[in-house]
Amino acid sequence: MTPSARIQAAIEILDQVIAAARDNGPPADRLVADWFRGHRFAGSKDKRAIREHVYDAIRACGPMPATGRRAMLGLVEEQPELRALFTGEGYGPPAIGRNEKPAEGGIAPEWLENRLIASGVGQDEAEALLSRAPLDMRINRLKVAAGVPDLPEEGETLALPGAVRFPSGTQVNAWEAYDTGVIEVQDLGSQLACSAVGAQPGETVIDLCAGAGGKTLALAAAMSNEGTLVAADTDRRRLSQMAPRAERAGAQIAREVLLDPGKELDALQEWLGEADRVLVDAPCSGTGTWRRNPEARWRLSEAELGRLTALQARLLEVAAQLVKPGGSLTYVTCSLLDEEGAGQVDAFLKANPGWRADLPDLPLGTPRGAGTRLSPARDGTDGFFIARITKA
Ligand SMILES: C[S@@+](CC[C@H](N)C(=O)[O-])C[C@H]1O[C@@H](n2cnc3c(N)ncnc32)[C@H](O)[C@@H]1O
Repeated sequence: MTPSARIQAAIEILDQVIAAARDNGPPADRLVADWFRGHRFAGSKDKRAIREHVYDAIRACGPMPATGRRAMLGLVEEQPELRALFTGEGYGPPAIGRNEKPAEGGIAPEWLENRLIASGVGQDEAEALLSRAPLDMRINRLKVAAGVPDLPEEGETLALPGAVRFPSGTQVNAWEAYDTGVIEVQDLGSQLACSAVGAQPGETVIDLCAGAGGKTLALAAAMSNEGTLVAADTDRRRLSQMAPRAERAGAQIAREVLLDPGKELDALQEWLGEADRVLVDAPCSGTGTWRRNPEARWRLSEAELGRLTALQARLLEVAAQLVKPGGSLTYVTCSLLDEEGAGQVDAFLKANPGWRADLPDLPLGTPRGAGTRLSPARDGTDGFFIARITKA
């Protein structure tokens, strides 16, 4: 493909990304993969260039652009060398008209930018939310007792023991260590969230929003496969992805429990007031993961954020009923919005005087309310809020 044809391909994909963001359709990475499947003539260099154009253009637009072409014109503002590729020849995009307007830049739609500012997120931090994430891995201590295993590339060891960083795009899934569960792909922020739980061998630990088990596997490793580890979620599809991952990782203690939304405690009766630790990795807006899903900025609405914050508050109350006296609840969101983080925990502590904040000792992060905030700019992680609270 010519460089111009790659730009036109990216514009076509961007049109689909915009339509999907509007209609709650598939995520951008799926649309990119589908486009490649339908256009077999695209070689590996074409694919790399097209993918980069698509993601760079998404990052270049704050609010959702009207069309893929306008998104790409937004990118031309940042990368003026692309202008020459709008030739109108062959499979390339038509020449840029004199009055054609690029999409608006910025960090996010205005209402969302305002919420970030209100949550104390500065310009540098907000911009870093749109940078590219490196590839972080966790060394699975169920497979490798200590040190860093031999890997095809040398990574950077990070502030948390067992965390190693590689450049974005490293093909770790082709490595034997990945196949055999010696390493797990997991952002350093997620690893810190698991470390904050402080799970110990022999304890009873409940991962209330376990999803496909990313954090459950880390908890199983922290517990050395000893004790009771409940992986609960309301999403059957996500939960069903855990078993093969757990098998690969050698995580034998994870026990899946499917929950009924609104009646979560029905399936968790046997652990009421019994858990040493509960992790609530709550469903959230994901503002802290824009490095990976930059189009998520266009999918979120104020109404959806309201629905999520109400669910988070309810899940905190549900989780609290599982914790035994002296036990702890770790509340995590991958968001930098206070209403999903510090605000939730403050409200919980006010309404539940028997609980107190118990700040985990993490090597990174900045205090925020009763917890800790991790951010891409300061900590090199996805954006997270992590708080641990203890029941008297
Ligand atoms: C941030 S994700 C969890 C990610 C997962 N812990 C991991 O590390 O990969 C939030 C999860 O909450 C689940 N969820 C949504 N509503 C829930 C509810 N009422 N009770 C329990 N889980 C719920 C979602 O299905 C989703 O898997």
